[in-house]
Amino acid sequence: MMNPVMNMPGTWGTIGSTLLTVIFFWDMLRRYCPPELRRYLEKWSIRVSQFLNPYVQISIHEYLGSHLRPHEAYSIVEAYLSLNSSKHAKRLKAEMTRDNDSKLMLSMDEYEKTTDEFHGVRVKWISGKVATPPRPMSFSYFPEPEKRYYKLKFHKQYKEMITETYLEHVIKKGKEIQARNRQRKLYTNGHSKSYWSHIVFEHPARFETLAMEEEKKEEIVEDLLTFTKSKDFYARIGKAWKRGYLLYGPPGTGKSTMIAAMANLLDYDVYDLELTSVKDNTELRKLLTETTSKSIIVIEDIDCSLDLTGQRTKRKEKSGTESGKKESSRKEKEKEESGSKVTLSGLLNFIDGLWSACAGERLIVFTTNYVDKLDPALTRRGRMDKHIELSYCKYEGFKVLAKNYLELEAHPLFQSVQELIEEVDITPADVAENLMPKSAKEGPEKCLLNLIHALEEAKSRQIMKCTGPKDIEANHDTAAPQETPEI
Ligand SMILES: Nc1ncnc2c1ncn2[C@@H]1O[C@H](COP(=O)(O)OP(=O)(O)OP(=O)(O)O)[C@@H](O)[C@H]1O
Ligand SMILES: [Mg+2]
Repeated sequence: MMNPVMNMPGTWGTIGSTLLTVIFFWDMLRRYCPPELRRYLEKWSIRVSQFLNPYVQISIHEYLGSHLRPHEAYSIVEAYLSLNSSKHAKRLKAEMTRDNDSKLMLSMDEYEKTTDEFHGVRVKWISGKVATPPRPMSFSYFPEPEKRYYKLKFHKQYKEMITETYLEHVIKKGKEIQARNRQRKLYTNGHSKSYWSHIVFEHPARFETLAMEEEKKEEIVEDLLTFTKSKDFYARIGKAWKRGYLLYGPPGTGKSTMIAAMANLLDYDVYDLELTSVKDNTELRKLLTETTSKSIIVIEDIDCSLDLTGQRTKRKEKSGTESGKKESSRKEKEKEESGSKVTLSGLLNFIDGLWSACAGERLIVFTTNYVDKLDPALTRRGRMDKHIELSYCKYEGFKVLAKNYLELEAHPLFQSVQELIEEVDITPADVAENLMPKSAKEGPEKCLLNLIHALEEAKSRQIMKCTGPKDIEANHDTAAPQETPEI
């Protein structure tokens, strides 16, 4: 019997000559066949090869459509493969991660392969690039980006499992890796821009370092954490996964600091919306729909950004006293100068309507120094689900600040502070300022004495306000010990 290995040259010879014949006929066909017939044959040859090929392919392109929008799935797969490819692929490339410029992410270089295994099934990932033909007559400042893609190849018998379970696994893991690499961002729309620009968000505020009653703090943290875990609950009750917070209180009581602590706790991005820079309701809608999931949308000093007393005030003014008319024309003028035509109803419509259609979890936080000025339509539950008052610093808050600033948990001077602080209205910002060492020589004791001195001054000012002439009473809002009361 003939050894099959010995017969190899003969077999190769037959295959070679058959291939040559096929190539020859294919070439003849391409040259002399009418185009319609050629197209028909090409179509059928693809169908036949697809029928014979037992593998299924799924492509994930970096850019979508002709507008070259980045495709989120591509970056998720890239993140997922960064785990695997570094083990299997031989040619890797290192790039800055999209969201963190202090970390390198390894991914497969173009035309590289790697394998992955899922529930005992092997799949192959291939990276590639769509060849873009050069455009001879066009000149652009913005060269077309490279159109990269990943191809997933697997046997057709596993099609159902791969398309349902495996791809879900890839997306979940990829997103986890992205979240680990991600740096949070602070988006702003200042300077009359109709788009968001961002910087890296690195605020050190945490709930632990926030001066306020422990019980209240725990309640807020609990509320936030419950919100993030309630996706299914919101879906079940048919409500959009959003929550509105209204933070109110005098200046320097920690409203902005609390927003940063919220973002740090939940690992959310922050969108700081400057309403006075928004041209009209349409632009407001555009900006808000552009916000991403897992974000906090902040509108600070809402009473100053919009004429929120709205129609109610106007109606009162119509009936009108002279001062009412003056006030109305002043507001009109201010509005014209700011150039913003955003209205209360525009904002409310967004919160209730379109807002609900944006997928993903979002918080919207309003801050104000004067809660009474706000239109009840804005602050009603459902729009502003939780109202949080940030108030003057009391002993419990002081202890947090003393720990933050002086690393002190107890001190003989604490008792004097406790007696005074319970009696006067002083903001956490003022307490913090007094506890801050002014020079390297100032120890904790000197800082505490500074605070006691400031508290005593604030106390005597408060007594003067209660007993002094009427015009002093008008300036009741200055709790700052350094400021001399205006008379
Ligand atoms: N509750 C607090 N806990 C810890 N620090 C605080 C607190 N409140 C204020 N501070 C300190 O005071 C500074 C000013 O606080 P913040 O900007 O949060 O006040 P605000 O309530 O937003 O004031 P405004 O109404 O003027 O915007 C912060 O940088 C922070 O250091
Ligand atoms: Mg603030």
